[in-house]
Amino acid sequence: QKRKTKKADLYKLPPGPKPFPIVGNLLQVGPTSHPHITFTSLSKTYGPIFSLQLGQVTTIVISSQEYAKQLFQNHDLALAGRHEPDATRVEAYHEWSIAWLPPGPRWQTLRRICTTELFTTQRLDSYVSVRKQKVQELLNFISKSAKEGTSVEIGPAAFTTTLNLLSRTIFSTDFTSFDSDSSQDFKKIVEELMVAGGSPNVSDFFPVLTSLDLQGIRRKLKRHNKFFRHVFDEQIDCRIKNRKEGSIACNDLLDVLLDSQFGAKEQEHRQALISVFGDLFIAGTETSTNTVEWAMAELLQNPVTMAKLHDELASVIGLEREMEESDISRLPYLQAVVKETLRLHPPVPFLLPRRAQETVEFGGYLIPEGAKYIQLLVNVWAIGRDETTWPDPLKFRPERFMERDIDFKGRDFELIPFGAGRRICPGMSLAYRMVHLMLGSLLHQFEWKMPEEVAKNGLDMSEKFGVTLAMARHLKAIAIPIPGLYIK
Ligand code: HEM
Repeated sequence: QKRKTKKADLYKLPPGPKPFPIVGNLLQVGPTSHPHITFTSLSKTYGPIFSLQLGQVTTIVISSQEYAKQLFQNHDLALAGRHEPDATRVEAYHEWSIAWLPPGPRWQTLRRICTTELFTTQRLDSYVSVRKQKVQELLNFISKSAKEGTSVEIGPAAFTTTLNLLSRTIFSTDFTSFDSDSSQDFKKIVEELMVAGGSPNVSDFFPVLTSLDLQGIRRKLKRHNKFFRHVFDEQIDCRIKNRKEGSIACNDLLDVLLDSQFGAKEQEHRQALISVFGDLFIAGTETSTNTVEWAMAELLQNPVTMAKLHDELASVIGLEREMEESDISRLPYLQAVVKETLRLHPPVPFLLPRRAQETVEFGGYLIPEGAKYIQLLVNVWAIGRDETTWPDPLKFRPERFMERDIDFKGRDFELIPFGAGRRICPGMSLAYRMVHLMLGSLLHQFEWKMPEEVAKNGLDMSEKFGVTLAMARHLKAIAIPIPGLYIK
């Protein structure tokens, strides 16, 4: 409902803690390293829609499925703008980023390329054997550790696989291997990017101070951008050279993007490619990896659930062949384990910040059009742990998804780890295949136990907050080949 904004309405904000002059509520919530938890407890006091004054930025936080439903069903377009953090403006990254552009023609073009070229069922099907091969390399690496009796760091191992899965799909090449440390350099940089991009930043709260870069976040991100630019430039230059020499087309995303025209100048075209590749690698690697790592951590703490999953995999797939992607639809308990993991540990705890593109009345409050200093956050982490929706919410109990037909595809607002509406994650279908195949294969071929010391002291489930939510310390686990497994 578009209507004219009266000045008095602008002050009618959702309830929230009383702000102090200048700093607003920053002193109450700013220093926290876990805003998703702090905001969840504030929602218990102020309700499922509340507001905070973070320096100059008014932040409206929604924490219930009812408000999420209202947002996506009634105001999806009006609230599809992005409130881009200062971190995304480093070297004009946001100007060609699918994740940070407002939903205008540029965003539509890039998003269309994703949905029609990269994530169609046909395209995903054409990479089935590549994903199988990459997962096989992961299993070989784990077999080696199992023989030596050493533990595996689940996150870094899954990262190597995810990174190669993406680099094969996008550039038709492996970025790394299990014998090289390069994927861990990549991982370190993506991890740091996520933390830097998600951390409270003075430049965001007081845009007048941006040029001072008081926390050095811009400087850090410039270094990271340089790394990515180098990696992607190398791929682009090499492909251009090969094309000139008449090599056969790879028909991958790089070919598609090289044949498209973005921007008027060559330099702008290159900038667009770098931002799109940055988006896909940054958005696709940590999220999928973290899901596998959290799932393994939960399974190690819940041996009955792990045994049930082993049983399902053994009875559906048997012990004489590897898991295939086509098995996923016949593995309801595996699917339930993944959903339960995404409910408790959504890789993206807040959907990316929104901005109103037109004045909208939302939840009885008025959000003015294009207001530069008003952002809307959806706390997916809080929605997944809401006890009015989920009985015994902190318990890892995949059975709840066997009893109720709930999916994460953006229609059931109690479970929206990929978001919903027009900005829903475009990589969801690829993530679905990668996560189920990796996790299913790890459990189909191995039994798992915690290293003795971890078993004695308990598994550390603490979180590291950023744009994504990672385990604060990587999970280590010992693999034991499944008895009777005989794969020719
Ligand atoms: C378990 C894995 C993943 C999860 C949980 C996840 C989750 C999300 C979420 C919550 C958003 C923001 C939605 C919003 O703000 O409303 C998002 C956006 C995005 N994701 Fe994913 N994602 C995953 C994997 C991937 C993969 C594999 C790719 C691509 C290779 C990808 C590419 C993107 C892109 C490009 C956007 C920006 C979309 C836009 O703003 O229009 N994601 N994702």
